[in-house]
Amino acid sequence: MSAEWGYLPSNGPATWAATYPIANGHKQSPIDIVTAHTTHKTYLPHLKLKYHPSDSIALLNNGHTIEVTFVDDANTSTLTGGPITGTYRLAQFHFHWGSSDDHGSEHTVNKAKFPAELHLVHWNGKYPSFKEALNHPDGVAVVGVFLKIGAANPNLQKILDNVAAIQTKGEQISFPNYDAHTLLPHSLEFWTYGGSLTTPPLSECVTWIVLQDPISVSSAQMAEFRSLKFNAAGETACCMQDNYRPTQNLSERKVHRSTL
Ligand SMILES: CCCCCOc1ccc(S(N)(=O)=O)cc1
Ligand SMILES: [Zn+2]
Repeated sequence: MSAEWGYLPSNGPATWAATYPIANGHKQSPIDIVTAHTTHKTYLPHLKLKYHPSDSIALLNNGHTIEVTFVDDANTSTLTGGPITGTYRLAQFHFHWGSSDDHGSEHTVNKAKFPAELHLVHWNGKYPSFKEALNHPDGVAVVGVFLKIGAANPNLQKILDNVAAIQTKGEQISFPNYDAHTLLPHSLEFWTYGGSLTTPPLSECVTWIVLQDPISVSSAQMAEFRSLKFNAAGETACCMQDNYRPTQNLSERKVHRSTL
């Protein structure tokens, strides 16, 4: 198996357990959300996402996805409310997508797949760093947003207009003043469950908050995501696509919903 994990047959999700045995754990993500089996949790507060555009730093190709990073050394861009206690800081957001528009999301809803999924990654400010937060079951909270084929999304376009500059692994550009709030749907109703990172190290430290409403993306925009490359400059070109993990067993877990 090639050293670095990825999404190819040689280093993809089926191979990860060899290096990250937690891959076979009982709180792994993503999952299929069976809506009829979700239970309404009473007194779940509303989700509060307060994002400062001035906190955005860079847009990068990390060889697995395209990511926007944020200043997270203070409680400025934060997630509070919903199923979590305390204040979680936005560290980055990134995407997962398929090689065609009929698949690509990590979570599925009643087995339905979306062409892509956005992950807004937050970590619990009671810990000294994101890395330390990975060691705790209440360390990380990821807001997942499905992308659904429809009208072109101008807020996604502000990101996609820069893919030519970050084609290959390790490339990054300065990306100031990006308002992550513009990537959220109108409704913040959600499903929530306890799970893991969906990529190595697959730590079981994540409170998942999956929004029930999608945002739009056009088919042409999906093609722009697929124009990115997994490989570094000078290496054999390998389109960045199908960078999603298949759904994992729910085991004994329950999925709650914010809606009645
Ligand atoms: C030692 C550093 C590890 C960095 C890994 O961070 C991650 C990995 C996966 C996710 S995801 N797809 O579950 O949202 C979020 C953050
Ligand atoms: Zn992700």
